Amino acid sequence: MRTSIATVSLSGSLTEKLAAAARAGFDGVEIFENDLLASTLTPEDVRARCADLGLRIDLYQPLRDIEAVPEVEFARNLRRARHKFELMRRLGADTVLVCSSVSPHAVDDDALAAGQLSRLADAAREYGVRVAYEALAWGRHVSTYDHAWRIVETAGHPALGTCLDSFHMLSRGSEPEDLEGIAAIPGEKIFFLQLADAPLLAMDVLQWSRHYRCFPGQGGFDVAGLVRRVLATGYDGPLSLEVFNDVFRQAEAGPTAVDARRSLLLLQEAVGTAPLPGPVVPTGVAFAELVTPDAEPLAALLGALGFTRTARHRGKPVALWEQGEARILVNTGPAVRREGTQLAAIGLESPDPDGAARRAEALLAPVLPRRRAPQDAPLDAVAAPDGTELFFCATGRPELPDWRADFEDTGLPSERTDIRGIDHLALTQPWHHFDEAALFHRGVLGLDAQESVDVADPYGLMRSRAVTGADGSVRIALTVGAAPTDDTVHAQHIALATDDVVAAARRFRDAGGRPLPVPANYYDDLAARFEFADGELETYRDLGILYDRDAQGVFRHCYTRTVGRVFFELVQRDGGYRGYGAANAPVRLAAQHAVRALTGG
Ligand SMILES: O=C(O)c1ccc(O)c(O)c1
Ligand SMILES: [Mg+2]
Repeated sequence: MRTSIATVSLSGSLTEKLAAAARAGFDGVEIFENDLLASTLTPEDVRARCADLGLRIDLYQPLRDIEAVPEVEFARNLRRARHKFELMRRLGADTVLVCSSVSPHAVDDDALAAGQLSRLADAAREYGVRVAYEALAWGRHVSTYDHAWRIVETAGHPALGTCLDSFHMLSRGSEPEDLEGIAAIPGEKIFFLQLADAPLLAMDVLQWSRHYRCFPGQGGFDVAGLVRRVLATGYDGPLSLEVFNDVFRQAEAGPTAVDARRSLLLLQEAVGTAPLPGPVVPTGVAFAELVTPDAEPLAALLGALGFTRTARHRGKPVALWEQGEARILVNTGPAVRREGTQLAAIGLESPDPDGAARRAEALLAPVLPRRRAPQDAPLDAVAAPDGTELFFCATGRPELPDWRADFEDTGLPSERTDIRGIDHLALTQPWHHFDEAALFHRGVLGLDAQESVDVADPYGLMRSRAVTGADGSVRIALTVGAAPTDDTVHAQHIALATDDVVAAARRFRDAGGRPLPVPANYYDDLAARFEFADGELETYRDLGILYDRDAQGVFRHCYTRTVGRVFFELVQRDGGYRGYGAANAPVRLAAQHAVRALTGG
């Protein structure tokens, strides 16, 4: 099917919007009137530009407050509309969107609305234009798709059809039976289909629509279910994204357009109109790779945590630190020197690395050049929206190239066994890529996205959303700060799984590690909320261990100081605890701010 995007969904000038839509692979655009009015391009220029870019102008919009008004007013509306039809002829656009009236002058008279829309369609036809009538959820008298369709049906005009918009249809708490009326609309009378999702918010529907729409798969609506119903009518026009969103209005158009197209590809996969290489869900974290200009502070930290530098890369300045199944690469290569210490790459253990890479590529993930010397194992890697490199790899599986083969052992003995593996990774997202990141990890990697939680930071609000494999073997916490990100505090982190956090924390401290200090008030509150065995709370207080509990079990965790943009967490999950200690995150963030204020960095 053809895909289209409304210019209102993207940031920038009309020129920038068109370029971004074309580059992301859309077939067409809906041109929003304001984007044209504010452009220095003539309609002929826009037409030529779209033709050069391979974009069709699928819709011009909107015409407002046209129908069901007194005759004098309708005559004025018709005059205004003729101007726009003439403009559309110059643009080469053949469909105009008319939204249901919000005017206080409009009357509740379907026969009048049908008659006037019919006369509008007569005029449109003179210019080779057809009219798509859409019910706004807040329309004065017409606010549902089936009402708009009844009016269109009554008019019975060949140049008048309806425009369906998933937001208006799904935002009104509609039940599945409310959508059954779609089947009664002949496909050829659906002139256009606009798609948007939205987070489930309890608020005024107009504000919700104008500020919080998002791309399908990023909110809480069953957009795919609606599209299936519309396709069953025989509708064969474009699937078009119309997303009014405050974040997308500010973010760079290029990445937003890619995010948008990925969303449509996933939607088409869900409704069966675009086969993609199937998802290959990762089964574990093979490694986490840190880049640093100075390996010494990281070496001290990893040493105190009980890691051993077991191997070094044969051709690059990369060391492998191991403990249990936790593997950390420390890369001091020249390419990374300017960046400071950060989490740059994740090795995902993949049942089919090649298949995983093919799906990622089909879903527009940038494929990274293989970073390999002649003897290296071929590793497929793509970039996540935040720039983190994701390697699809195999560890110790004879049938597949093993990334471990690129490393030679140091022969250093590994002694401690405090850490079992990597429990989760937390990645800070740029503020304008949060929804994109969740959709990417879900759609591209096949992980499940959990509920988003708000976390109070002393200097702003953070949001956090986990994406996980079905069995918990891969857990990634995506976080985003509301304010411009404080790099030091809103750092990425690697959470290490231990079966005995008290012992691990103690050995960390005995080995010279410095835990993040936790305020005494926190432990007073814990004493009020939970009952502890004698001495238990004192141990936690002494070691800076935080405590949480859910219906399933208990979570105990503590933090190291931050190096560059990275810190570590030791976590002990007991009894099937599923969360990430979000209840404790405000205390942790405040403690990190306090340390930073003291140390100045
Ligand atoms: O918010 C609006 O006014 C508006 C305009 C045009 C549309 O297609 C729509 O869905 C909403
Ligand atoms: Mg719409």
